[in-house]
Amino acid sequence: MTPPNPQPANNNDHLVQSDDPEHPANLIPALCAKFWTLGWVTGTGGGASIRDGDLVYIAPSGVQKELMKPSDIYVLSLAAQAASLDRRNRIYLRSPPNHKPSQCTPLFLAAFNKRGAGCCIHTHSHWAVLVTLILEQQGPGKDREFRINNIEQIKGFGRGYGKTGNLGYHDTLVIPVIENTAHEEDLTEFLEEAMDKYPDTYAVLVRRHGVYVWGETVHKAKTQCESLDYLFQLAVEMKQLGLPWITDIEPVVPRRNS
Ligand SMILES: CSCCC(=O)C(=O)COP(=O)(O)O
Ligand SMILES: [Zn+2]
Repeated sequence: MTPPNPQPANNNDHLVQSDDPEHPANLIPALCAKFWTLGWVTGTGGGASIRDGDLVYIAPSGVQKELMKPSDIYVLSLAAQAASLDRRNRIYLRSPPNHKPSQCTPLFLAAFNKRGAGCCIHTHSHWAVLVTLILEQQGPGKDREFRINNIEQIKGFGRGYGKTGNLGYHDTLVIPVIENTAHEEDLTEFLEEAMDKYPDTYAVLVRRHGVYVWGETVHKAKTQCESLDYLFQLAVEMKQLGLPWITDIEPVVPRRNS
């Protein structure tokens, strides 16, 4: 068995102690408790990470995410991690005793480093998993992207990293799908490849597993994750009704009284 991550001599507990409910060490447990009620972080799966400047706040691995406390949170420095040549061996500024950091850590770091995200959420939502299974049925070549258009909730998404504004009603939302691996960390390479291939995406589906969703802020990551889950559920129900996810609808031009 891998021993728990060693604690630094000065464990910097002050980094996770704050009366501010918006402090990342308070917000991660609060968000995960809400996500658990949605079935997003059931049975220790899924989670969330927040970046505040150079500091990244991470949950422990294999814990009931809805019962986490601020004192359970890991903290690492992005700059210190970038300076380290060993990507797999991470040095934490703050490490809780008797835990290991989330297996999702390198995936969260990809969202922070490659996209400048302020928050990344990972869910094991049924709807996300079902969408990847439906796509799988469509056969090789057609199973690598989830596409949907002409649904109002698409407006819940930003246009892309470094772009202003949100998608419009008639825009097509495209979410890449990557294959699952036996260990969560091993997804990192595929997630990073998908980020390179889809520079505007804020989410990546993982086949038979769930979804990673990020945003510039906690608010935007949460909004996008909720919008996406709504769209995944809608898509599954549309499929059951035999309705297509992509439709060719002429934009309606409103008549203005002169
Ligand atoms: C039953 S969860 C298996 C690992 C996983 O997919 C996940 O999202 C949670 O990983 P963590 O290390 O954060 O517990
Ligand atoms: Zn997972």
